[in-house]
Amino acid sequence: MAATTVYKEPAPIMDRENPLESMMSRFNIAAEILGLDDSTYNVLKAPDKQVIVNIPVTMDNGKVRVFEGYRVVHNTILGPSKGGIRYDMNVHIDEVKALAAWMTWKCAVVDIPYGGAKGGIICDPTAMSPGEIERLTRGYTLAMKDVFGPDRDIPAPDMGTGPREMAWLMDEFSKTVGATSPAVVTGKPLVMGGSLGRTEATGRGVMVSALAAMSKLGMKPEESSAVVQGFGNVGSWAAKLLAEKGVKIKGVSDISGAYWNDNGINIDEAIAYKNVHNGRLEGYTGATLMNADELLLADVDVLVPAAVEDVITEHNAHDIKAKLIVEGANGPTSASADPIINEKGIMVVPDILANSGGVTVSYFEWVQNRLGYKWSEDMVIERAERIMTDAFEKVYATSQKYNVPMRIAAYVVAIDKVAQTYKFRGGF
Ligand SMILES: NC(=O)C1=CN([C@@H]2O[C@H](COP(=O)(O)OP(=O)(O)OC[C@H]3O[C@@H](n4cnc5c(N)ncnc54)[C@H](O)[C@@H]3O)[C@@H](O)[C@H]2O)C=CC1
Ligand SMILES: O=C(O)CCC(=O)C(=O)O
Repeated sequence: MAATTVYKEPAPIMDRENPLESMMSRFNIAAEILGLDDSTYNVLKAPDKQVIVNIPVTMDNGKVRVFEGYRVVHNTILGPSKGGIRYDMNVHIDEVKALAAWMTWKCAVVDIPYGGAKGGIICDPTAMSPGEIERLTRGYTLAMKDVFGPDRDIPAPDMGTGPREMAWLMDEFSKTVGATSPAVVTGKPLVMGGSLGRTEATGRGVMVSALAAMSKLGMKPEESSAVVQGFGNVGSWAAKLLAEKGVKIKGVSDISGAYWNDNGINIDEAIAYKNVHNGRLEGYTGATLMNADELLLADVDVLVPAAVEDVITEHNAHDIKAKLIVEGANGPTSASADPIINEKGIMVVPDILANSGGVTVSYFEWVQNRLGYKWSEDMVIERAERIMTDAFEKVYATSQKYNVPMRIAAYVVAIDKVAQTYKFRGGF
């Protein structure tokens, strides 16, 4: 029987740059370029739905702890909303709102039939047992049972979550509807309807868009170097696949610190190391420790931020030496850094394009679940690469047409698609 003492995680205050403000300032620029009408602007600037829940979880010590969880549905004009679930102590409602809007723009950029959503729970999964995380995930799913659904809102992994959590979510949701419902969530384990190629899809998309950008800039992969911030799902796969294309990955980092090897880090070895060291590079001897802030300013050709938001700001953008930034993370560059980066002539492949490989293969997973059919890995890779390459070219052409950076061009492409759909569908 659970003890009666109830703890509640304090909701963190937003004591950092606000990603929602960064998202809105880019949205405003693109809306102006498009001459977006006031009605569509007002509908798109705020989310359709914000759900906040308290999830009581019996911890292993028998006490009940209450966690705050969110799901924000930004927009569904293009289809059911889609977006990951984040487990992290820094989750904040404004951050979730920004992440949800980015999902709307991302799905529109790659032209897949989804709207945008995002979820999060304020928790530290690294300090919880698997049993506690399972109870938390099931509690969150139950609380969100009327939000989620294969035709309504389809979650996926994000920071701090992966196939294991998606399996629990699918199972709990299936119980509430009384039927196995694989298409309610993507990023599931392969044995229960996950898609081949989903785990590495976001990192693969980062590699594909990096190579597309390098080709525009006349950079040869085998003569180029890069650093990657974040060595989780996105960062480690991006590093591995870029290295396979000949890019020398001189530095990588995770929450434990930054690691440098001027001759190139052996990425397979680093991944093998973190896999048996609790997901972290701490103690890795194939590279030397360096200052984590300095990693972003390293003298390399390509910078891949693949961890958290707002790591490139007005305070460090002046000192970035890379010629190309490929955003694996969502929102790694704050709007305050944009003019500095543009002034320096650095090309940025923005998050809503660069990391869209994940949601693209999630879409394939959902299609396969609905068909009750499994695609080969080659088919997944070939189709995802085609979608990403087409999206890159479309955004590049738009940036040339309006003479704007790739980030603004990506917002223009996305908002234009959403606005055109509103014109046909009406509804307000
Ligand atoms: N998993 C996915 O399919 C997708 C993820 N993303 C975005 O990519 C980013 C990373 O997500 P995942 O790789 O899935 O998360 P993850 O939880 O697998 O890995 C996060 C990594 O970042 C590191 N990290 C955390 N804070 C850091 C800091 N301050 N400095 C350096 N490293 C730090 C962690 O140690 C870990 O290596 C997030 O912004 C997420 O929203 C975007 C699209 C899809
Ligand atoms: O795979 C998905 O559905 C969404 C992944 C995600 O959360 C993201 O792209 O930021």
